[in-house]
Amino acid sequence: MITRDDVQARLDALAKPVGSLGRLEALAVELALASQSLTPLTRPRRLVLFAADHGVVAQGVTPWPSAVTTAMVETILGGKASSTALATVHDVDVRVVNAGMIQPPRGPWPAHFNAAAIAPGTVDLSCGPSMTLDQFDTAWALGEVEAQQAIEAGQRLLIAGEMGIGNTTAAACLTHALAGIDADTATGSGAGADAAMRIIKRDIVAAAVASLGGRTDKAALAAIAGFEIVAMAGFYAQAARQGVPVLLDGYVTTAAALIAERLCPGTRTVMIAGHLSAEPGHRAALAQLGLTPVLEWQMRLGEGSGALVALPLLDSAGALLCDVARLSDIGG
Ligand SMILES: Cc1cc2ncn([C@H]3O[C@H](COP(=O)(O)O)[C@@H](O)[C@H]3O)c2cc1C
Ligand SMILES: O=C(O)c1cccnc1
Repeated sequence: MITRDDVQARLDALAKPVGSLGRLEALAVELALASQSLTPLTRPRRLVLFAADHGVVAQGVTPWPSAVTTAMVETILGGKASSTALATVHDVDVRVVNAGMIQPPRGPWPAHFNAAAIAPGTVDLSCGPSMTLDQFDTAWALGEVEAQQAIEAGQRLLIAGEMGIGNTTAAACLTHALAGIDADTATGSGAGADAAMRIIKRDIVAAAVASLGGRTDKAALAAIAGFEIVAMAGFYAQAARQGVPVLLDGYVTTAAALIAERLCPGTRTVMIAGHLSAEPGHRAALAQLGLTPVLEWQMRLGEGSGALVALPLLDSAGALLCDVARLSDIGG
């Protein structure tokens, strides 16, 4: 078991004045602890993008139609999305998983696309449970298998990203239920809800969570989640089981991280928070997991984009631990 003191001692012994790399040293500590290694690797790394649709879109909680999920997955598969541009520039392998889209992307599908759709979107969570327990287990297993395959392929750092119109409503429900914040703080503008739409969204979040009567067991979480969110939770839990670090993205991936930590306590030990999303509930969600974001850049896209922007800083932290001589070795 590598402790914070072990990593700090190693950093302090390097050929540089103690503490001279500031926050980068704190990030090196996080990376070493999450990897349980004093020489942590950040390569090779993979982004798995989970896509699904949300029945609650029918309530007017987002200005975008579910068809945009399909259009964006097609754009991602074509390598022309923000996420794929960032993945390419940072040498990140990409996979795309249809966890439950209403309309799958046009074929032919490339080898890095997994077509395993659980259902064509969730049930509207304002009308009843968004998924069955069986569907929850299938989505969870989908994420677990993706993580396991990545690890078996030699990936040393895993990132989950998401695409799913309406998914910030599910994320708000989950954060309200699991991070102890009220519905108003948990509800942001997502991909561009205006003030009136945000009120509708907030009231739906408040009612859906109130109907759980304080429960946060698997059945309760299944009632307010989305397929891509549950798949990301399974992905994180499996990475944790294997001791492989995960870099979180924004509000939606952190909602998945909250599910993983609730159902598999200890999953958070492999988590590093890439950035603080502009969604107002994100700070509390990260605090609930004991995480400090690398960046606070007011990003609010999803698709893994914030994690990808933070990634070069993680590379820098890893290089410090792996490639810098000790002061004692240089006669200092
Ligand atoms: C063109 C476009 C690209 C996106 N990429 C990620 N999202 C992000 O916005 C959606 C969630 O916001 P809401 O809950 O408000 O619908 C998700 O798809 C998320 O990944 C996008 C949204 C749009 C419109
Ligand atoms: O922070 C996020 O994950 C986010 C914010 C807005 C829209 N989609 C995702």
